[in-house]
Amino acid sequence: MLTKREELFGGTPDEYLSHKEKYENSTRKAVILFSLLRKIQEENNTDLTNYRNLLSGVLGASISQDGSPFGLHYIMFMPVFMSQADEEQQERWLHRALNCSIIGSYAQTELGHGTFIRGLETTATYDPSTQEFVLHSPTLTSYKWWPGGLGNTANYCIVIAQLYSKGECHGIHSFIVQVRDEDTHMPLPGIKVGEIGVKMGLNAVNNGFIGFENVRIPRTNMLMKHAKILEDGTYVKSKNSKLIYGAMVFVRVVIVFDSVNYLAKAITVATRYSAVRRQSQLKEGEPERQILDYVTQQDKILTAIAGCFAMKMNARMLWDTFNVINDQLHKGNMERLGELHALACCLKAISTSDSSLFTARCRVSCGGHGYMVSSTLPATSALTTASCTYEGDNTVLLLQTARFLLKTWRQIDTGPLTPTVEYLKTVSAPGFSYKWENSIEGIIRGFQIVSMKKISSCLNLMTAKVMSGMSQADAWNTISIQLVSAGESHCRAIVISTFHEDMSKAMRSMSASLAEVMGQLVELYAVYWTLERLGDLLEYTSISGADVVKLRSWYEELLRKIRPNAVGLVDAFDIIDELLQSTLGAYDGRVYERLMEEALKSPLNAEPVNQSFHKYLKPFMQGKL
Ligand SMILES: CCCCCCCC/C=C\C/C=C/C(=O)SCCNC(=O)CCNC(=O)[C@H](O)C(C)(C)COP(=O)(O)OP(=O)(O)OC[C@H]1O[C@@H](n2cnc3c(N)ncnc32)[C@H](O)[C@@H]1OP(=O)(O)O
Ligand SMILES: Cc1cc2nc3c(=O)[nH]c(=O)nc-3n(C[C@H](O)[C@H](O)[C@H](O)COP(=O)(O)OP(=O)(O)OC[C@H]3O[C@@H](n4cnc5c(N)ncnc54)[C@H](O)[C@@H]3O)c2cc1C
Repeated sequence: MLTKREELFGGTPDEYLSHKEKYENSTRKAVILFSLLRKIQEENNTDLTNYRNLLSGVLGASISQDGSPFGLHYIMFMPVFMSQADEEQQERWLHRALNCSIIGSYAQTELGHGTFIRGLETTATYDPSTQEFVLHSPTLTSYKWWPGGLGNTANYCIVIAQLYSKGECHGIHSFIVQVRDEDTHMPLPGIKVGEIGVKMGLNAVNNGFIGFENVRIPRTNMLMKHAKILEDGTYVKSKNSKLIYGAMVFVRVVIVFDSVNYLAKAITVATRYSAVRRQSQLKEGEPERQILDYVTQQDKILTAIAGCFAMKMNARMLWDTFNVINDQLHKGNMERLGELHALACCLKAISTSDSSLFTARCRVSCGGHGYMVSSTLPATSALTTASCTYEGDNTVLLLQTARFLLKTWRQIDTGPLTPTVEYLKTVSAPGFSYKWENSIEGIIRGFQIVSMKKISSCLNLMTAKVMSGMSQADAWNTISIQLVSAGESHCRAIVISTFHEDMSKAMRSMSASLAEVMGQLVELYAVYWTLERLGDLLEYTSISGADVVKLRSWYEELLRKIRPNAVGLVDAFDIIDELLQSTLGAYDGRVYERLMEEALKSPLNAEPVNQSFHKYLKPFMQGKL
C-alpha cells in the first residue's frame, strides 16, 4: 500500500510520460493534493485573506513543475467569484467551488485577443423573452484560447464576453457557464471544447479552448455584484467600470508571491549544487575548488538570493496595500484603485522578469547538469518565462504603470500624493538638492530621482510631439520605450526602498549575526541594480566615475562576505526534496548518485540494445538502406 507521499511523488518521472499520460498523472496527483487542501478549507473561513494563504499553499506545493489542472480553479475561478458574484450567486455556487464539487476555469483570452480585452469578440446577448443570455463565438479568433484546466478538467468556467442588451453593447462582463455535464463530463450542446496542445512548459495546467454556438444561459449567470441586467433587459452600470478588472489585480498580487517561490526553488538548486560541484584549480597544485568560490559564480547566484529576499518583502508590501485598498473599494472609495493597479502591474512585471532572468542564470550556472530535466531548472525556467506573459504581458503592464505615473505627474502640484508616489513630490520640490553618495539611502534617492526625471521627460516629450501636430496615440507609441523604462525605474525605486525599510525593521528583532547577513543582502541588491542601471544614474544624478570604482569594490566585498552563508540562506527556504524534485538540489548533496539514479529510469535503459538497431541502424551501417 503506497503512502500519500509515495502516491504523490513516486512513479514514472513525468519527463518519460506522453502528453496525455502527463495530464492523467497530474490529475491523479491533483486529486490527492486538493483532497488534503479541501480538509484545510473545511476548517478555515474563505475570505480573501485566508484564501490567499490557502492559495499560496496551492502554488507553493504545486507538486509538479508543470503546474496543475486545478490551478485556475483556485487562482482565478474562485477569486473572480468572490469579487464579482453577488450574494445570491455566491450562495448558489461558491461552496460548490470551494469543496471542488465543481471545477472552474477563467476564459478571457481569445485566439485573436489577449492584451486588448476591450476587443474581445465573444458576445452575450440578452433575450428578455426568455430572460437568458445567448453566448456566441462569431469567428474563429473569438474562440477562448488558453484558459487553464479547460481542456479536459473543468466543468464550469467564467467567460468574459461583450454584453449586448436592447441592441446596445455595454462592454465586457463576466458570466458563469457550465461547459460539461456534471455526471458524464460530456461537453454541453453548442459547446466546442478541447486542449490547446503541448506548450513550452506548464503542460499539466491543461490549457484549453472553447467556442459557443448560440448557447443559452440564465440571466442570473451574469456575475452581478457590480453591473446588472434586469429582467426586462435594462442595464444597470457598475459604480466603476474598472471593478471588472479587479480579479486581474488580485492574481497579479498572487503572481508576485509565486515568482518568489519559483526563484527560491531555482536558487536552492543552484546554490547547493555550487557548493557540491568542484571544478578547476584556483591555484596550481591545489585541490579543485567548489565552484561557489569563483566570484563570477557568486555574481550569478548571490544576487539571485538577494533578489529573492527583496521580492518576498515587496510581495508582502503589495499584499498589505491590496488589502487596505480592497477594503476601501468595498466601502465605495475608489480613490486609490489606479495606484493599486499601477503598483500591481509594475511589481508583477518586475518580479516575473527578475525571476525569469535569475532562474535562467541559475540554469547556466550549473553547467551541463543544469540542462538536465532532472535538475528541474529547465522546467522552472519555462515556468518563469510564462509568468512574464500570463496575467498581462509585462511590457503592457509597465505601460499601464507609466500611464498612471504621467497622470500623477500632471497633478503633482494639486495636492498630496498617495503613498507609493509621494517620493515624486519630495525629489522635485523647489530647493531639493542631492549629491550622489555611495550608501543605501543615497542609492534609493538616486533611483527616485531617475524615476521622477524619466516621468517628467516623457510628459515633456509627449507634450512637444502633440504640440507639433502628432496625435496623442502616436506620441504615446513613439516614446513607449521610454515609458516602459520610466515604469521600471519607478518600480525599482520602490523595490529597493521597501526592501531596505522592511528589512531594517525586521533586523531589530534579529540576532546581531543574522541582522548583519540580512543587511549585506540589502546592500548587495541595491549595489547590483546601481551597477546595472549606471546609464540612467549617470544621465540623471551626479554619480561620478570615482563613485563607480568604489561601488564595484563594495560589490565584490559583499560577495566575499555573503559567500560563507549562501547555503544557509537557501536552506532557510526549507523546500523539501519532494517539492524541489531536483537531482542537483537535494538536501543530502548526493548529486552524482541521483543523476545516475534518474538516468537509469529512462525507458531507453530498459534493454541493452534498442530495437532501432535491428530495424534501422544495422541495415544502414551495412549499406542496405
Ligand atoms: C497550482 C499550480 C499553479 C501553476 C502556475 C500557473 C499560474 C497561472 C496563473 C494565471 C493564469 C493566467 C490567467 C490569465 O492570463 S487571465 C487573462 C489575463 N489577461 C490580462 O491581464 C489582459 C491584460 N490587458 C489588460 O489588463 C487591459 O487590456 C489593459 C489595461 C492592458 C489595456 O486595456 P485598455 O482598455 O486599453 O486600458 P486603458 O489603457 O485604456 O486604460 C483604461 C483604464 O482602465 C484602467 N485599468 C485597466 N486595467 C485595470 C485593472 N486591472 N484594474 C484597475 N484599473 C484598470 C486603466 O488604469 C485606465 O484608467 P484611467 O487611466 O483612469 O483611464
Ligand atoms: C501559461 C499561460 C497560461 C494562461 N492562462 C490563461 C487563462 O487561464 N485564462 C486566460 O484568459 N488567459 C490565459 N493566458 C493568456 C494570457 O493572459 C495572454 O497570453 C496575455 O494576456 C498576453 O496576451 P497575448 O498572448 O494575446 O499577447 P499579445 O497581447 O498579442 O502580445 C504580443 C506582443 O504584443 C505586444 N503588445 C500588445 N499590446 C500592446 C500595446 N498596447 N502596447 C505595446 N505592446 C503591445 C506585447 O508587449 C507582446 O510583446 C495564459 C497564457 C499563458 C502563457
